[in-house]
Amino acid sequence: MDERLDADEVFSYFATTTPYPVNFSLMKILNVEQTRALDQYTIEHEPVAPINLMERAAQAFTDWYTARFDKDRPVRVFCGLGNNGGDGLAIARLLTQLEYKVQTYVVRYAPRESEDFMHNHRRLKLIAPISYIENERDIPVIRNREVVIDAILGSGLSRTTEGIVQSAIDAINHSPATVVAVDIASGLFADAANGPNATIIQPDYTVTFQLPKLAFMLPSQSQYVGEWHVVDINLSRTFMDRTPTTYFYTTEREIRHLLRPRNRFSHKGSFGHALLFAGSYGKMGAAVLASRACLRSGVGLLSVQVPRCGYDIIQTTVPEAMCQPDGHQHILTGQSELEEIDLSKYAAIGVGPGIGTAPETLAMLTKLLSDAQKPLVIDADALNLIAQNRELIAKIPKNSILTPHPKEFERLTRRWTSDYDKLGLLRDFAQRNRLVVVLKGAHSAIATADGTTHFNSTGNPGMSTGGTGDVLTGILTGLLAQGYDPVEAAVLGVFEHGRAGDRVANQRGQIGLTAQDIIESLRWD
Ligand SMILES: NC(=O)C1=CN([C@@H]2O[C@H](COP(=O)(O)OP(=O)(O)OC[C@H]3O[C@@H](n4cnc5c(N)ncnc54)[C@H](OP(=O)(O)O)[C@@H]3O)[C@@H](O)[C@H]2O)[C@@H](O)CC1
Ligand SMILES: Nc1ncnc2c1ncn2[C@@H]1O[C@H](COP(=O)(O)OP(=O)(O)O)[C@@H](O)[C@H]1O
Ligand SMILES: [K+]
Repeated sequence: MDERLDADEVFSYFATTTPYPVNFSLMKILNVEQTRALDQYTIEHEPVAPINLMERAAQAFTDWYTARFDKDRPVRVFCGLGNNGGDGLAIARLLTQLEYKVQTYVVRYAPRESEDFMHNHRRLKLIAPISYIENERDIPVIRNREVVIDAILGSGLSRTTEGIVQSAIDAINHSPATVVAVDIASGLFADAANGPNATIIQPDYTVTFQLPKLAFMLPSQSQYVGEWHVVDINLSRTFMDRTPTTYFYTTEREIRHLLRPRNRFSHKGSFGHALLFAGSYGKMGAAVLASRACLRSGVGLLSVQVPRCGYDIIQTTVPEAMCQPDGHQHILTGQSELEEIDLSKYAAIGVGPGIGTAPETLAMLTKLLSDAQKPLVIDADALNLIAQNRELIAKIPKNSILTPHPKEFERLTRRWTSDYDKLGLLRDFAQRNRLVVVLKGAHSAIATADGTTHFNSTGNPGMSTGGTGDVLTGILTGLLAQGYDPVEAAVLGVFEHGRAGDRVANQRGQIGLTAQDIIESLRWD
């Protein structure tokens, strides 16, 4: 049986205070060796026979499959000779028993099969024929409306595909069928870069066991992943909690624990006073969006510092906010028209949306970085100014949240050679400078000062539209003002920003989604 662990061990990654209950586990992303060890630990400690664990995986896949695909769609299951192939054979048996029209193929690329493969081979053979692919001419013609289940190679991939495996993968990729990969697309490394010209299945879906894989988070691998789903096969919770990792995947369950309910007797002073530096002539929309998003994130009070040209705009479009016009008509210079800005009054400060990169604005930013006593939220042109003046990086208050999109991050660092290289750069940049860096995109990656990276699970391509980043800046500033610590604010804010985008997409589709819709769809309960 699993022995219980110390809570300290489970939560060691979150520096001091953890918002989670004692026996709560975050969803981790483990590497291939850890995944193998997780299987092994489960086998030994549950205990469960390997063949029964394989049956559990095949059943979980089959449940997922039958909930989505009708019996009248012919299925071709392609199996390799390892345990991924063993899964495929067990899936073929289960689907056959459910009266799906199944054809099974074994791609014979080597003389040796795994033990559990052989067991499932014997069982399937009793109820259905199996074909063997040794030469190209053995590869069947795959037709429209058919479904291919890819169980050729799984996480045991140790080298680039070649020979008959390559031919089978090519044939599947060139077919009009819907392709579903078991655990991971055949030929794709789960946590390392594939070399150039690798032959890899390009599935429509990947159904993976227990935990997502690092490759699923990376834009360059998305064609080898498709829409992915995790199915639970009850692997050891103790082992998952105990295994150290620097990669986490944010789930709704985690978010429920991060969100703080409001006290019945709270008042607006309980939720902080935020200050946003945003906007310039022609880019006042960014300031409006960030301000509205900040208010919709529950901030107690909001002040907005804008160039003089933005005064009427903010006062009319965001009447809830106080507005402090800059002495300059078109840009921010930090010379306030009303009074000297006293930064100590504010619980949180966000800077960047629409501010431009004028020298006077650089001067304002430089002063803000040295005067600020608390973590800031830094976005957009503020990041571009810092990238042009890299000596400013060292001046950023520790634990500030930076929210670059990939281009801005490249300006801050360098061009990367692969998405894995980019992840390393991100981790190092956050760790070295003691910052929280949100690299935006699908599965936005949040890197923290302690070397961990949290991948977001919400959001959709409809959000690739002007202004959605400004909305995120407003949200994060609002959360910091309410007292969330910067890592919590980033994980929570990025998740809810994406979830609001998903709500909009569900209601009116992705294409018509605008940044304003996201603000209107934010919910915090
Ligand atoms: N363990 C468990 O309890 C559970 C595991 N599960 C399932 O097991 C899968 C992992 O199984 P696995 O470890 O047997 O690896 P798999 O990917 O099937 O192939 C390994 C074979 O392929 C070979 N090979 C490698 N690269 C190659 C290449 N390019 N071209 C050709 N051959 C290549 C490799 O050769 P070798 O490296 O040893 O020379 C070895 O012989 C996992 O993804 C999941 O589906 C689930 O049932 C849940 C429970
Ligand atoms: N394909 C996608 N899936 C999920 N989220 C996305 C996707 N594309 C963009 N987003 C989100 O939309 C926002 C875009 O921000 P950004 O690039 O700064 O836009 P802008 O500068 O136009 O405001 C980010 O939060 C990003 O994570
Ligand atoms: K596979």
